[in-house]
Amino acid sequence: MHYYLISLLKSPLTPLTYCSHDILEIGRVVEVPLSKRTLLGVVLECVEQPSFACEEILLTCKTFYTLKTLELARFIAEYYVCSLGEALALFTPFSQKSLHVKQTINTTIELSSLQEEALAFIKINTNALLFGDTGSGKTEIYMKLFEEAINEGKQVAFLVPEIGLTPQMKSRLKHHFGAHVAIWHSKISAKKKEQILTELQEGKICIVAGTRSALFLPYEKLGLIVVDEEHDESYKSSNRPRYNAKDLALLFGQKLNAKVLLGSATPSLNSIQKLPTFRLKGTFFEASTHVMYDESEHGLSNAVVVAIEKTLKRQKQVVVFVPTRANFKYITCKSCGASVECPYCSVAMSVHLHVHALKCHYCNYTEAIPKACPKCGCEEIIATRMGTAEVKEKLSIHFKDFSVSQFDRDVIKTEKQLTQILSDFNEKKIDILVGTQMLSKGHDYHGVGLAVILGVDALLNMSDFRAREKTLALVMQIAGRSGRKGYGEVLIQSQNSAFFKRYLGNYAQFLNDELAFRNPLYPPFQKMLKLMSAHTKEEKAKERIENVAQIALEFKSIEVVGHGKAGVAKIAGKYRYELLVRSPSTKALLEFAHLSKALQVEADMDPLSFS
Ligand SMILES: Nc1ncnc2c1ncn2[C@@H]1O[C@H](COP(=O)(O)OP(=O)(O)OP(=O)(O)O)[C@@H](O)[C@H]1O
Ligand SMILES: [Zn+2]
Repeated sequence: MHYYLISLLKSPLTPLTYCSHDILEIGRVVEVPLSKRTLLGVVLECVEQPSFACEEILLTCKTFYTLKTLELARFIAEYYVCSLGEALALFTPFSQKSLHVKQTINTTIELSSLQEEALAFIKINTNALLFGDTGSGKTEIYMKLFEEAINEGKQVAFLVPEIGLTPQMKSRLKHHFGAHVAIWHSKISAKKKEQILTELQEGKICIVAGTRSALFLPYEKLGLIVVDEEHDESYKSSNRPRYNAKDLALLFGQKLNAKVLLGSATPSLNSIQKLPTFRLKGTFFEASTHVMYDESEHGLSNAVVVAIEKTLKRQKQVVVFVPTRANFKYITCKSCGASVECPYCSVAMSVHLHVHALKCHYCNYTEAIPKACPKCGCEEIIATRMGTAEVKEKLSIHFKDFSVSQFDRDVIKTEKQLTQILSDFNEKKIDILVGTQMLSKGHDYHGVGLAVILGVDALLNMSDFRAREKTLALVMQIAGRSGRKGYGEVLIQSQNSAFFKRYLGNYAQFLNDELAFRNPLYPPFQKMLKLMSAHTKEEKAKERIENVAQIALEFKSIEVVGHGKAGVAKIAGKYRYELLVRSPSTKALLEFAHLSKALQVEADMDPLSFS
């Protein structure tokens, strides 16, 4: 009999020992019994016969993980504080020995001299950041890199944000790479997935373009990972393991000897700090944009309507952005636009109407809602929000002869719907497209003459130290949909126009100033860790967080930022409590996080959301 340590896929349990008459290789997937269930597990190592009786392995599967994958999964389990089985379950196992077929591809892409310069820079740096304006031609550079990697016999993972795989991006890829490129995301059918995996291992497919899960496929010769729109938050998983695919891309690159390129028009502060950067300025086509401001509080003001009217007269299309992702209401003064900030955290506090209080989502500092704006004394201070549906409705009534469509998760639920609406927009069957954040993702349409960005102060005042970074990036991405070719206008509705005037044309300056603001309390100067507990009994949830808060005090290098009820205090019948800590030491944070695991709290390393 042989004894093996088996990691249980998807299970939070630590690895268990099982036995088998067969000799099994490390990394082999097997079926094992656990209580009355059958689970999939992975052979980690051969061990001595234990002193207790152990159960037999039921079945040896065809699939396996490589030693490299095991190594990557161990890192994920350690850094994102989950079990090895949970980390391994992120990866799709190999199902056959990879064949080494080398493909040769000749695309017709011809780069401009500036793009050539960027390409040369990327080639000499193992890891790099391409900081290129919207419409500057980053995608063409990526595709040129894909071509070269493939011709060197390597595979490519091309990561895009959740809804960044627009029909147009797909057709650009298919145009150049035909059957050698596959599109991968959670919604493709099991059958299609099967086919892609086979062709990937047979060497026919050499590029996988997909959302964050595309990073975990059975690549034998991964030579290049490109992360497009690297600032996008959809790279971070909101379930355990709460990994960030962008950060993992850099780790995978290092472990697998692959080149990693991050790209964005609005790169994150962390990436620009960390990576050699090439600055690609301007748009590929001749284009100019004119930015205008509307100081009205919110909604369809006269200025907005007039600007839209003018654009339609020029026979150009309009995109209208409506913020709805701000989950909470924030107090903004009707006359000066200021928000009320937490005295301890310098972030805006959010309104909790049922308790008539303002609350800081970081430290839980709470105060009564002021009767008047603390800055200017004006008495009208609660902002209301307006949703996409309402804006669409109003525009349809006002612009009767034009076609107005809504573009958000409420109306676009399937890929087919997404393709349909974008192709209608491309064919100019839609004149005005009203949408949410979804509008900002890499759409390349040449007929857009105006981008309207409504109610942006609600985002700028979010209770998040990244509020300014997120908002400015979003505004620039949406603005970047207008005037990609020829003349385009942008209308920003904000009472903080000074902020946008200062930074819109100069994101690099913003990053520089923001760095000073972050120093020394926030990343990249400190690492943050959020611990969460949820329980149907409120006292339980609270007690667990208080217990870990006690443990945190024992770590000299760890500072407790705050703890208490979560921003959303109850989800699905469970009360939620949170603890936020920071430290310059990753090691200390991880040690603390792993200790806390035993106390039934969930860890979120490098959290991105604070509500
Ligand atoms: N070398 C090139 N040859 C021909 N067309 C190009 C070239 N480079 C860029 N373009 C065209 O310029 C437009 C903008 O390029 P692209 O979409 O690659 O920009 P981007 O930097 O990826 O933009 P965004 O950040 O807004 O997604 C596209 O229509 C693209 O086809
Ligand atoms: Zn605070």
